[in-house]
Amino acid sequence: MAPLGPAGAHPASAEPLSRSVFRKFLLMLCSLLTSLYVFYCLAERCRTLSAPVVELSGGSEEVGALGRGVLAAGPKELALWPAAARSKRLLQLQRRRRRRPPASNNDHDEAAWEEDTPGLAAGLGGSGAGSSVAEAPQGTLALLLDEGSKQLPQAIIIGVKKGGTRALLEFLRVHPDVRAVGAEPHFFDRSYDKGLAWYRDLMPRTLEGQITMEKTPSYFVTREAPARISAMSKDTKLIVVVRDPVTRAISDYTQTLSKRPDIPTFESLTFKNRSTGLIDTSWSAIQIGIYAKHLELWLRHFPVGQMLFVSGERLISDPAGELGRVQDFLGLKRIITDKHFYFNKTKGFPCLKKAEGSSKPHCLGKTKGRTHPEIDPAVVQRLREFYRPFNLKFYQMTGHDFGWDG
Ligand SMILES: Nc1ncnc2c1ncn2[C@@H]1O[C@H](COP(=O)(O)OS(=O)(=O)O)[C@@H](OP(=O)(O)O)[C@H]1O
Repeated sequence: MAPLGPAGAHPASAEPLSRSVFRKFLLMLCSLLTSLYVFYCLAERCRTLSAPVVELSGGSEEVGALGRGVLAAGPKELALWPAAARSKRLLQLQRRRRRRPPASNNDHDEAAWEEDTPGLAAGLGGSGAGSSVAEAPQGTLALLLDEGSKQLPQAIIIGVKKGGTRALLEFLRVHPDVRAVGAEPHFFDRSYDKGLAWYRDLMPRTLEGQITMEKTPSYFVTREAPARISAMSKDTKLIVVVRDPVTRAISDYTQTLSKRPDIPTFESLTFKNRSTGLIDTSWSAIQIGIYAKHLELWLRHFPVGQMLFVSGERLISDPAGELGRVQDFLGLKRIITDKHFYFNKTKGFPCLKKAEGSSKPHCLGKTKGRTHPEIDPAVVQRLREFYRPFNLKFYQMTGHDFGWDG
């Protein structure tokens, strides 16, 4: 009998220690690889399963369930969905976001949407109240998902100041295929030197088929704006909300008065010489209302068919009717109808039945629909006479009688 080895094993049947350890290691590696492979296959199977589809037009419970599911999921879970499902999810989230009120009746929030709030354009980059309320959550999510892209606007509400431009934009945002920047970019009048890339970066992300929009009412009276917008794209659709120039002038004055209560009276600002009745056309409140003159400049760069003139008066008396025209003009399905509006007696204006993202009604803030001061009727009459020939010219140019002259 041969002597036992040091470990007590028979020397002929015993393997060297290192070999047995190596075998065990190989076995473990194989089983690890196998389980990794099985895990990978399972993951792949999950990946190819379609994400649950929720009917967009369905009841609020379904939308609520979707919101909880998606919002509870982290970016990693979202990344596991196939691209088409992710697009749909993003679209659903965008629709949910649009239902959230972009500006509450809170004065501070509303002020962020005013055209003349200083620093708004800079705020669009992230710090402005308007931009952060409207864009940050959705934009961030889109960024995480790497879905959608920022586009230059295909349609712009170019004017007119105090015409009802905010109401039009807020109503349009109800449409699932419209994405609009909340605050006024003022690119073509104040920030043109920042370049188109800067401008595009202000825009919200859009998916295919969605229209990017913005509104800056001062464009209509900016001499350089027509050529600049045409240089961006000759196909840009232009929307102008016009309102009786006399009421518009009083509205404009009322806004200034609310910020600087010590300004002279409307009557004294209207005239160069009150006794001769000579109107001061250099006063911007008067100048902006000479629509025919401003329009001439636009028609040098755009055919009239590429411009839509919305009646500010009808936007109040029949918002769904005007929104129907706008949706047609933009090539959108008529989704915004009279079902979306109700007349709020306290506000004295039409409001949205449902604010974005909630079931609550939503009216514009208190800077929209201010009470105007009493103006001497003789001055109003003189202004009517002043505007009449310009109005008639404007009706001719647009092929539309807005009915401001009786
Ligand atoms: N639905 C609704 N709610 C409130 N206000 C409404 C609405 N529709 C139109 N309007 C009229 O909009 C006028 C303000 O116009 P803008 O939004 O173009 O003003 S701004 O140029 O952006 O400051 C504002 O002018 P004022 O009444 O003089 O305040 C309103 O008459």
